[in-house]
Amino acid sequence: MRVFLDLMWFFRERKGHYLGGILLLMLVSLLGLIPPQIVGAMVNRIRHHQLTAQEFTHWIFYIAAIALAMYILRYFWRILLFGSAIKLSTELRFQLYRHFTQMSPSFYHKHRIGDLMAHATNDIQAVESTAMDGILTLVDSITTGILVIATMAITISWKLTLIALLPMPIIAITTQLYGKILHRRFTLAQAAFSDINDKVQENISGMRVIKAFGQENSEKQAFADLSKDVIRKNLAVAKIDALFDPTIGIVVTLSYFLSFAAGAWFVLHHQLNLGQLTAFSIYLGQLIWPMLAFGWLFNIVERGHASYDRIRKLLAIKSDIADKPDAINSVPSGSIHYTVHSFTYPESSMPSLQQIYFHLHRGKTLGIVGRTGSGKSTILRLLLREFDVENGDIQIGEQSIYHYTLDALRQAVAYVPQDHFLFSATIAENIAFAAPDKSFAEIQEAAQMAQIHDDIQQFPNGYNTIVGERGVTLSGGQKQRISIARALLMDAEILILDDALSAVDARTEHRILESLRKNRSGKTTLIATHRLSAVEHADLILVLEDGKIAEYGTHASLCSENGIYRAMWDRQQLESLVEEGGIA
Ligand SMILES: Nc1ncnc2c1ncn2[C@@H]1O[C@H](COP(=O)(O)OP(=O)(O)OP(=O)(O)O)[C@@H](O)[C@H]1O
Repeated sequence: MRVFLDLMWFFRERKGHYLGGILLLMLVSLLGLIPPQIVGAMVNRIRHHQLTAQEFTHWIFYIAAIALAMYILRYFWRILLFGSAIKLSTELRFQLYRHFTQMSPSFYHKHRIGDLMAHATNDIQAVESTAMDGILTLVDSITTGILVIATMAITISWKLTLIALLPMPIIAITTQLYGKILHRRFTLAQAAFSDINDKVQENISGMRVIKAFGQENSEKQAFADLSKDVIRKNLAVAKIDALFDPTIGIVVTLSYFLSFAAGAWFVLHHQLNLGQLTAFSIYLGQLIWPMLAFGWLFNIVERGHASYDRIRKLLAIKSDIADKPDAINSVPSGSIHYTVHSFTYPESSMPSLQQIYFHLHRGKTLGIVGRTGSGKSTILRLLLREFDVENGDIQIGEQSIYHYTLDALRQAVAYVPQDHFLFSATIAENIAFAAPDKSFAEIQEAAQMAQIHDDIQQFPNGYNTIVGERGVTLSGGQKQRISIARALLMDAEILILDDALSAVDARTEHRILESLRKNRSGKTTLIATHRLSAVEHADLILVLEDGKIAEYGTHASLCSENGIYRAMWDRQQLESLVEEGGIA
């Protein structure tokens, strides 16, 4: 039952609805007590041949009126209580979503997508059920139970009532026991659902790779194994689930048996009349529901409890990237200064960067080159505060980036990541993703700069063509250029291109860089690349080796050094000559 206390914040928020709903629910229980009294009275009058036709019609009318009132009240309590439960699930889903948006990349490194999705679907559903059916069964089993028992004891016979209640402790003891086991098993079943959810998500996303490597059968087998695990764990839940009703059935039968045996004895000894025994048996019938509800209550509550615990654990994780209490909320601008003594990723034991010291004046272009894994992306991701530097600092305009709010910092930076992502929306919407207020003309202008405008014109609906999972399939180079257009539209102080030109040919790359130089004068650009031609015109080039700056300078100075850069340049020149058939 602790879950009700845990959810108290929500019940307080919706106290009007819950109090109203509970009141109506109690009213229904109260009204339900009247018909058995009427029937009991009628039986006694029939037995003594006193019931007139007019009296009979009146009684029937009263019963019908009560039934109608109960029907209407039931409708309204359902709206109040069930409507609130839906509000709770919406609220929890929103809390989770907001939490997800605040989390840093290391959170997504640790938590699988399928698991997060399971929290936002199955677990929330279980909590919703607690706030819906849980409250209903709690209030109904207690109020109806107490009212019916009190009416039986006061208006008919307290002795017979006590006898009827003798088997009740069995319900209390067994439901407690079943509830504990159910909690444990349901937690395991939900975790298994997370696993299978994750497998489905991963397999659908990677279906092309699975097929290309002919791994369908082994993946099918892995999926079947996970499926079996889910079935096994849910069957374990179902087995404990299945014990609730039969146990209550036994208690109800026992109660009936004891009541009728004792009731018949009371009638024979004139301690009770037949009408009273009839009314008592109707009340006993009315007790079946509260008893069943009590069993269900434990069942529902334990599921909700297990799921709410899972959701709370997720919500309790603090983002390792957060605003300082006195963070500045103005967009940073100015030259960029790195003094990173060393940086190690949270899950890693080896530093990925060491002694990264450089200064880039405002409006200049920085090129970062180096072998794969040398730390190019890491340098850029630190500027975005995807990860924080513990040992060192990064400044923009002589102010540490950690003194700005994340919002302000990210407004200053437009980022084209290596793994670009397009949403299932139109091309125009994808480009305007970070700047939805921009005009269509500005969207087109950004597309022109990114050299994707002509391609877009060829699509069936131009800028209104849907892309992503349910839309047209774009080539890697087209996706890359749409991502570039998206970043350019932001017109930010700093533009980061992280290997963002890898899927375009050398001529298109040249045109994109040309238009950047023309349109972004006075603004800073950071380019990480494998292709040196992309940084040929950069004002400063860093050559990385194993996370350290091995060489730095301009293209001309580095070429004259005869070092790593010069060797890379010569090799790439040779490769492009071969590609163009320049060498016989
Ligand atoms: N999230 C992470 N957790 C732990 N280590 C990481 C993480 N991301 C990158 N690394 C490691 O940091 C090092 C630098 O990686 P980074 O992605 O910066 O290299 P890169 O030069 O951009 O490579 P590429 O040219 O292949 O993109 C690598 O050894 C990589 O394995």
